[in-house]
Amino acid sequence: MSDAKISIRNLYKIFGKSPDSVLALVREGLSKEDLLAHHDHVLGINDVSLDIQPHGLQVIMGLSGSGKSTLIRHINRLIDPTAGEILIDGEDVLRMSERQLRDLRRFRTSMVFQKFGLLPHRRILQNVAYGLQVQGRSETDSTRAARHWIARVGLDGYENHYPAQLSGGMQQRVGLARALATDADILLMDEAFSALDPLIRTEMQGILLELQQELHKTIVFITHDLDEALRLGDNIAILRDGAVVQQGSAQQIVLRPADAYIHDFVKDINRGRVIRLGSLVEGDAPEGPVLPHDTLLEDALLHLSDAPGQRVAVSDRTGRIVGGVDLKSAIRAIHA
Ligand SMILES: Nc1ncnc2c1ncn2[C@@H]1O[C@H](COP(=O)(O)OP(=O)(O)OP(=O)(O)O)[C@@H](O)[C@H]1O
Repeated sequence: MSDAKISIRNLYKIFGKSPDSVLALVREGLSKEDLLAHHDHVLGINDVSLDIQPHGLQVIMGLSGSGKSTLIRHINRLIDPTAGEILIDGEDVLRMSERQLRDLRRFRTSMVFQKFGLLPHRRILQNVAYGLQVQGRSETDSTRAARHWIARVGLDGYENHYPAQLSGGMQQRVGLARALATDADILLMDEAFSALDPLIRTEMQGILLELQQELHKTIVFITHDLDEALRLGDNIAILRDGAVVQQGSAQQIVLRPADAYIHDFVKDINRGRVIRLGSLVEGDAPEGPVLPHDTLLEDALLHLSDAPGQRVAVSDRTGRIVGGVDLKSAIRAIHA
């Protein structure tokens, strides 16, 4: 058994009148386009396997219609697959009883939606406390926890406001507080920041990363935005037509795009903010400044240009020096 928190194995989802009757054709490689044109079924998910590590932030990225929402909804079984397996902590979600499923949705996973999903006629405090009351916690206890999480996302003082009195960014902070308040160790975030203005969106990404450093949840984060994916994801899976076309760290995807489609996606990004010094180590370490292997190239440039011979030593995560990098190769990697 793997020690993945969430394991998705050979998952298929076909929408239409009789998915089972066309499954064999899909397994044999029938395309999404042909399935629709000749068999009147829609291929939602096509043989996806994904191991999501505990405490990791897994991004699922793809264009509209690539299957992101369908995939995330399988995790807490809001959607039943046509074929395949979903394991959470090694437990098969498809074999869960109604009661186990309810517990999965109430206690073990929580969701954050693009459109916030707040209850408009309830105050912020009640909105955040709601999931706790559904869990059966007392009112005093729920209110105490809700106040804590409202403060934690920076909304102290807004407890008695209604959602419509808050900006979009603030409403999504409420969405986040509500999801965190239930103490579920899996957070499912479906385009959670996509409706926000760019500046607020970047701010929310920062808040999420900061909270994650402290809380170590397992987060599945859906986005169609590459910059967001690269900033947030420990691991990124890119979907096209329901299939995973590449998965790996931001750096792996940027340095080695699996095909022309992904190459196209990554060609305009700022590589200096994704590639880390460790991937460029070559030859002996020089005397002088030492930079950690995970330094982003963008941050390393200044040190490199000031260093003797424009070359720095690089250390691994234990502090051991593993070699050197020079300014020229850093610039070449950024502008490749
Ligand atoms: N209930 C449904 N019935 C039929 N087809 C569906 C259904 N739900 C999703 N699909 C189809 O499955 C495919 C994947 O859709 P999905 O909504 O998961 O994509 P997505 O990547 O989340 O897109 P978006 O970013 O636009 O939400 C699409 O072709 C969609 O039309």
